[in-house]
Amino acid sequence: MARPQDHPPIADPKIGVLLVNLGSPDAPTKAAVKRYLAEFLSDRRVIEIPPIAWQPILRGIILNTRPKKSAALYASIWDHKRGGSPLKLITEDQTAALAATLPGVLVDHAMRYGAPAIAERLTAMKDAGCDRILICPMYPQYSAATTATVIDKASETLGKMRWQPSLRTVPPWYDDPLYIDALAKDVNDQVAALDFEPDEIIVTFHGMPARTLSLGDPYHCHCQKTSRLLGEKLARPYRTVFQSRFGPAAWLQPYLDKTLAALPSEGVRKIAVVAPGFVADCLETLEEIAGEGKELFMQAGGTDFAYLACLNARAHGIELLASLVKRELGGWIETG
Ligand SMILES: C=CC1=C(C)c2cc3[nH]c(cc4nc(cc5[nH]c(cc1n2)c(C)c5CCC(=O)O)C(CCC(=O)O)=C4C)c(C)c3C=C
Ligand SMILES: [Fe+2]
Ligand SMILES: [Fe+2]
Repeated sequence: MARPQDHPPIADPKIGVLLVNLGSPDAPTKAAVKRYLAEFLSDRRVIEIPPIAWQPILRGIILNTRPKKSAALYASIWDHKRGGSPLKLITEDQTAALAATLPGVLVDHAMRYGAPAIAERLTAMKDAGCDRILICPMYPQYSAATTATVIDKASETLGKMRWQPSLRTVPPWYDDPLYIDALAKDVNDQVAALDFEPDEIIVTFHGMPARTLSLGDPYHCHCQKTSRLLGEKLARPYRTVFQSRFGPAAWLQPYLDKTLAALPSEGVRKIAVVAPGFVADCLETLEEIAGEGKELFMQAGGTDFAYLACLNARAHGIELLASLVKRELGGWIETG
C-alpha cells in the first residue's frame, strides 16, 4: 500500500500564461534553416497536400534549394549582439514586459517550430505548479496554419500528461476595439514622425493559399475586417494586400509585390506600409517589406516609402497584450 511519504512532490498551484509565436531557425545558417523548414513545412496544417505527394517535393527540391537563400535573408536581419532572430528576441521582450504586468502569474513563451518548443515549456510550467494555463497564439487573425496548429501541439502535449492543467486559449482579436485602437495610435505616432505625408497606407498581411478561403478558413475575412476597421479609424486612404506567396498555387490577392510595382503608375508615390497581422517584426516584415518591398516601389517610380514597425514590445503593444490576457484570465485571477 502506498504510504504518504511515497507521494510525489506537488508544487504550489499557479496560473500560467504561454505566448506562442511561429518560431525562427536557431541560427542564420543553411543547416539550421533546413532543420527549421523541415519541421515547419511538414506540418499538415501548413501544407495541405497529402504527405505522399508533398514529402518528395519537400525533401527532394525545397530543402535542397531554399535553405541557402533563406539563410542569407535571415543573416541580413539577425541580431548578432543578442544572438537571435528579431521574432525570437521581440517575443522574449514581450514575455518579460507582460510578466511585469501580471504579478504572481508565470508568464512564458514558446515557438510552434524550433525552440523553445511548446511541449518543453508546457511541461516546465506544469512542473512549476501551473494547474491552469492560458495559451495565447500570437496571431490576431485566425488561420488553421497558425492558430490551430498551436492548439493542436498543446493538445498533443497534454495528451501525454497524467495530471493535465486546465487550458484556456485567447480568441482571435482581429476586430477587438483594443487592438484596432492600439494599431491606430501606433500608426498615427509613426506617421507623425515621418518627413513626408503618405498618399496611402498599405495594409499588408501574410498570405495563405487562395483555396483556404473556400475551404472555410476565416483568415481572409479576419484580415479584411482588421484592415477596414483600422482604415476607418485612421481616416486615411488605405488598401489591403497579401504577401509572402509560397509555391506555384494562387494565394490570397492582391499581392503586395505586384501592388508596390504598380502604385507609382497610379500616381501613388508616397506610402507607409503597416503589417498588423504580425505582432512582432520578423523576416517577412524586415526583409520582405522594408527591404525588397521598398526597392520594388522605388524602382517603379515611388518617391517616399516608410515601413511602420509592428507593435512589438512597445507601450501600445504591451498594453494591448496585457488587456487581452487579463480579460481571458477572468475568474482565475483578480482582474478588477
Ligand atoms: C502571421 C501569420 C502567418 C501566416 C498566416 C503564415 C502562413 C504561411 N507561411 C508559410 C510559409 C513560410 N512562412 C515563413 C515565415 C513566416 N511566416 C510567418 C507568419 C505566418 N505564416 C512569420 C511570422 C514568419 C517569419 C519567421 C521568422 O523567423 O522571422 C517562411 C520561412 C521563411 C522563408 O524561408 O522564406 C515560410 C516558408 C506558408 C506555406 C503558410 C500558409 C499555408
Ligand atoms: Fe509564413
Ligand atoms: Fe472574406
